[in-house]
Amino acid sequence: MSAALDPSRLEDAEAVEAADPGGMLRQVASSAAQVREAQRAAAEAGVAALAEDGRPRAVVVAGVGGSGIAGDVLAAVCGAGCAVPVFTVRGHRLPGWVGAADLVIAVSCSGTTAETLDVAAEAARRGCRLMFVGAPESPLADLADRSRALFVPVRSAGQPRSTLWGLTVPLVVAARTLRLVDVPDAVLESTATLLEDVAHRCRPSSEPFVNPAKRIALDLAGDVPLVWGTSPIAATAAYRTACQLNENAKYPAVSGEMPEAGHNQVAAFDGFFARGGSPADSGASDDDHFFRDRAEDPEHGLHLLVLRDVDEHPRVRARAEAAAALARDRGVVVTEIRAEGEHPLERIASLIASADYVTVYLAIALGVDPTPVPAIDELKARIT
Ligand SMILES: O=P(O)(O)OC[C@H]1O[C@](O)(CO)[C@@H](O)[C@@H]1O
Repeated sequence: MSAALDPSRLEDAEAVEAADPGGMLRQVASSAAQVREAQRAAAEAGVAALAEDGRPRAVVVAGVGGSGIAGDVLAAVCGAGCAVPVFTVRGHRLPGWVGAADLVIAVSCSGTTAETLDVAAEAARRGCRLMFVGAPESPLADLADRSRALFVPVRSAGQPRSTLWGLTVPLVVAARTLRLVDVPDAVLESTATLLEDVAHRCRPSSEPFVNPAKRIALDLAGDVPLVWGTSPIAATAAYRTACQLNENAKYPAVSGEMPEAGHNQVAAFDGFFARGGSPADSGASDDDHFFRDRAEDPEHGLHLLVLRDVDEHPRVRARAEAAAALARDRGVVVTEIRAEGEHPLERIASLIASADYVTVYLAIALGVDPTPVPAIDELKARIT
């Protein structure tokens, strides 16, 4: 497959499936089933027993890539009002302050990831409360056995990043057991239903003019995406979107959160990647060759993808809307995706699901196989 845009690849289900040999769309479509299966898995693993030792001082989630994001989703769903800090560690080291009063949750879909295993082992040595989530019959499962950690087995949907809900729901169930967040069963079920709705709207057989994800993917192709969230919930979805653009579409992306992005990333609207370049507005001279090159490519430039939440701070909403207007004034294309539902879990799930489809359709439209990540594999191989 060549990495060149061909919109006909998105025309019908047959074309889409031919360009998705690893079945990434099927994996994304399994999200609702993952919510339900993981809820059962958490109950069967005995997550309810966490309540016996009361609330931890902090919840530390260890994981990287598609598994590390489970910690961010947990923190976003618990929200700023959470009684204890929820913190994600993406590396080999457990912070010095973490100890026996804290709950460490290690998440690894494969159960083999070096960073996650290192942190899990360190947490066991320090006598932390432990919960591990990931593949059964894996090094992580063995470590759970040896360290008497609560272990929730997860069946991979194919790739760690497409198993997001299988990996995240056990954490949400644990947090609710510890009374850190209110997520009744009915909300887990309405979240699953919402994920099914998004999957239906974005299904491969739905044509680009009615399929929001295909339409956004085609608009985005060739542009440089800035993905912003207008709340902590939406910003977590924005970060996930950037990672999915990287891994599924092998595409660069920058993510940000409003209001912070309005204090730095917004400056890029006047720069090299502004559509067609804008020497007059930016202060660059007419013979600045960067801007001349950009002016010769007026079709492609920055693309601001704004993930809008239902619950936005009024001043952040005003800043985000003003930033979008400022972007449009400078020729930057602005696309919005709006959260659906009321509960934070529903809202983050709806944003992530919609954006996940965009990233897979972008890959397909560009002739890129969404599933394998050869550069990640090669990087791993180079250091082992
Ligand atoms: O969930 P795991 O198996 O720990 O993997 C974490 C991350 O590592 C990778 O497998 C690649 O290094 C990613 O695909 C994944 O997101």
